[in-house]
Amino acid sequence: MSRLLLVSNRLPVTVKAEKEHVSVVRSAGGLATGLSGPHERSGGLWIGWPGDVSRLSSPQRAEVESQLAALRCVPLYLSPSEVARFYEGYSNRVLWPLCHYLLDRMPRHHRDWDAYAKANERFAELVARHYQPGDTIWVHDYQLMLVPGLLRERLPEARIGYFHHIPFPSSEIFQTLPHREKLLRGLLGADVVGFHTPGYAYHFSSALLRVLGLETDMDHVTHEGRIVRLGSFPMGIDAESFERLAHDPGVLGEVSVIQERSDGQRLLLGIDRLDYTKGIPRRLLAVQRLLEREPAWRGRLRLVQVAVPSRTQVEDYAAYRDKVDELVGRINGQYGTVHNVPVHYLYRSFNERQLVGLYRAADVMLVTPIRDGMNLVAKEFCAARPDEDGVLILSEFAGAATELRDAVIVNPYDIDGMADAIEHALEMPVEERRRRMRALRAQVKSRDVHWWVSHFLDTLQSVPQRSTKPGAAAELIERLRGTRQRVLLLDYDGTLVGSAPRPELAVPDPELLELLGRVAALPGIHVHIVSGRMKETLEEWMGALPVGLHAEHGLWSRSAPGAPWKMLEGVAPEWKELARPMLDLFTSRVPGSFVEEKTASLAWHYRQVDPDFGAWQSRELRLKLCEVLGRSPLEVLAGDKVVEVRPRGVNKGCVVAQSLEGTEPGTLVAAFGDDRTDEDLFAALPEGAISVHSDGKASRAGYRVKGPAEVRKVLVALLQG
Ligand SMILES: O=P(O)(O)OC[C@H]1O[C@H](O[C@H]2O[C@H](CO)[C@@H](O)[C@H](O)[C@H]2O)[C@H](O)[C@@H](O)[C@@H]1O
Ligand SMILES: O=c1ccn([C@@H]2O[C@H](COP(=O)(O)OP(=O)(O)O)[C@@H](O)[C@H]2O)c(=O)[nH]1
Repeated sequence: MSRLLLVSNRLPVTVKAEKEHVSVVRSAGGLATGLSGPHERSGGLWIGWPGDVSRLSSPQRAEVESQLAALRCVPLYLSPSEVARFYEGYSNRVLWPLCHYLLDRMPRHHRDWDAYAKANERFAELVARHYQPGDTIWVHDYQLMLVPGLLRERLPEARIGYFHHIPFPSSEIFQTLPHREKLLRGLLGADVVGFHTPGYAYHFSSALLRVLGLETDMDHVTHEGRIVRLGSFPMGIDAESFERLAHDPGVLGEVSVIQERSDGQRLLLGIDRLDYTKGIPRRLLAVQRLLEREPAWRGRLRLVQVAVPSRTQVEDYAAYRDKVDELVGRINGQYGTVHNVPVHYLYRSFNERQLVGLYRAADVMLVTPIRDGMNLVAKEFCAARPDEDGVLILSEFAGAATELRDAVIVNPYDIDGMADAIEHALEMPVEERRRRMRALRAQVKSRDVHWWVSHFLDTLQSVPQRSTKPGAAAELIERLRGTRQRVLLLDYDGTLVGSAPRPELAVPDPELLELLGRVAALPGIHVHIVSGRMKETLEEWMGALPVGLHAEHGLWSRSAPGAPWKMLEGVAPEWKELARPMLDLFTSRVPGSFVEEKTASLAWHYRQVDPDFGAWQSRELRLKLCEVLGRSPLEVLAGDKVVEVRPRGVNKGCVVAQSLEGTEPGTLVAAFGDDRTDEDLFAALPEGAISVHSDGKASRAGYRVKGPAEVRKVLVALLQG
C-alpha cells in the first residue's frame, strides 16, 4: 500500500491547554475515523493546521509537536493574519457563500485572494517537502483548491486526489468569481476530483467547459496530457460506531431520562453548526407555523435545537446568531408556558455519546439546510436508530438527499410545506416509520466512511499515470538538428496556427509562410503539410511553397508546386447522402452549427455553439449517425468541436509511406499534430520517428510542446542549427 499523505486545512485533532499541561486529542469525526486506518497502516502523514496555538509557550509548543508526531500529524501554523484573511477571509467569506449559492453574502472586493493563494503555496510547499516517490496525496476541501495544481508543478509524477466537501455550484454561479480560472486549474492538478453527488460533479464539468473550454468525456477530462477523473463519492460515517453507542447501557439510560423529562411531549431534534447554510430560522418558522395553525400541538411537542458555535469571527455568523436567538425568544415567548417552552435551544457542542442519546430519544430529526455539501448528522441519526424508529425530515438541498430517499424530503424554502412534513412525521404510523428507517439504515451502513475511503483511493490508484514526456522541446530540437535527412509532417490547424471562430478565418500569416519556405529550403529536409482541409484551400494558401500538401486527411496529395493533386485509390463519394440528412437536422436545431462539405467527408462544426449544448448535441449526433450508418464502410470521428463522417481507412496515416518515397534509408521522420486525427499519423510512423503533440490532450505522442507558438519555435531553431 502506498504511503498516504493527507492534506486538510484543519488537522483532525484538538489541542487542549490547561495551565502548564497540554494535550493533543484526536477528533472523533467521520473523516478522522475513516482515514485513520489507511493513514496509519500506510505509515502516512496528515498535514494541516492544528488550530490556534499562539498562546502556548515554547515548551508547550514543543510538547504539542511531539504529540502530533506520535499521531503522524505535521502541523502547518497559520499566523493571525492568515487566519483572518486566508481562512476567515477568502475561504469562509468568499468561497463558502459562493458554493452555497449565497452571492449576496460575498464581499464586493475579494481582497483576501492573495492571502488564499499564499497559504495554498505554503501547504503545497510543506507537502512537497514530505513527499517521497510513490506516495499518494489526498487534498481535502475548498480551503485548498489551488494545492493540487501547485503540487503538480512541483511533483509532476505524483498521484494526487482532491475531494470537495461542500457543494460545487452551478457554473452560472461559479462563473461570477473573478478567480474562477485559477481555481479550476488548481483542481485540475489532481488525478481525481471527487464530490459528494453527481450533481456537483456535473456542475464542475460544466464550469470546466464554460470557463476553460474543456470537454468532459464520460467521467474524465484530459488536461495538459493527463487524465483527470471526475466523480461522485458520497461520504459516509462510521456507522458501526454510532450503532454500538446506540446499544450502550449508559447512553440508553440517558435516553430514558430525556424521555421521562419530556413528560409526554414529542421530541423534534435539530443538530447543526451555527451556520447560515443550515436553515435554522426557517426550521423554527415551520415549527411556529405548525403551532400557530394547529393549537392541538401546543404543549405537546418541543424542538431541541443544538447550535454548535462556528466561525464566530466572521460577521455574518454573529448576525445569524442574533437572528436565531431572537426567533427562539419570539416563539418561546408566544407559545411557552410556565411548565415548558417549545424550543429548547443549546448554543454549545456535544460529544458523540451525548449526540447518540439525543438521536435515539428523538421522534423526528430535522435536517433542513438551505444548501449543504452532504450533512453527516442525517446519516448519524439513522445509524443511531437500531430500534428502527424515528423519522428523518431532510432538505432536498442537502447532498445526503441524493442517497437517503426514504427520508421525508422537504423544500426548506417552503415553510408551510415543512410544517406539513413535521405534522406528517409526528403522525406517521409505526409500520411506515419502520419501513423507512430500515431502508435508510441499510443505505447508511452499506455506504459508510470506510467504503468512501476505499472507493476514492481505488479510483485514484486506477487513473493511468502520464505516459509521455512533458515539454522537452530542447531535447526534441537537438534530435532534429542531429540528423542529416529529415521528413517533417506538419498538421495545420492547432499546430501551425491557432483556432479561429470559422475555419476560413485561420489563414496562414506571412511569418508562417516565410518560415515554412525557409525550412523547406534547408538541405536534407522534406516538409509536408498534412491537413483535414480541402485541397482548394491548401492550394490557395500554401500552393506556392516547396512542400508536399495533403488534404482531407490524406485523401488528396500534391508533391510540389504545380504538380497535380492525386486522390487516394478506391474511395467512392456516394455514401455522403446517407449521412447528410442527419447533419442537416442537427444544424437546424443547434444554432451556430454548420456543415462543411469536403470531397470525401462531411464535417459538422459547433465551435460557436453554447459549449454545454454543443457538447451534448455532438454526443447525440454521434449516436444517431452510428444508428443511421449501421454497417456501412464509414466512420464517425469526434474532433475538436467537430464531428466528421468519412470513409474508413482514409486517414492521415496514409501520408507516411508517400512522404518517405525516394528518401534515404535512416531518414528521421518527425510528425507534429494536435487532435484526434493526428493520432492516426503518429500511429503510422516508423520506428525511431518523432511525434510531437502541441496541445494538452491525451496522446500517444512522445513529445509535447505548448501550442502553435512553440511549434514555430522548434522550426525557427532548425533554421539556426
Ligand atoms: O473547520 P470549520 O470552519 O469549523 O468548519 C467545519 C467543517 O465544515 C464543512 O463541512 C463539510 O463537510 C462535511 C463532510 O464532508 C459535509 O457533510 C458538510 O455538508 C460540509 O459542509 C467543511 O467542508 C469543512 O472543511 C470544515 O472543516
Ligand atoms: O455538538 C455537536 C454537533 C455536531 N457534531 C458533529 O459535527 C458533524 C457535523 O457534520 P455535518 O456534515 O452534518 O455538517 P458540517 O458541520 O460539517 O457542515 C457531525 O459529524 C456531528 O456528529 C458534534 O460532534 N457535536
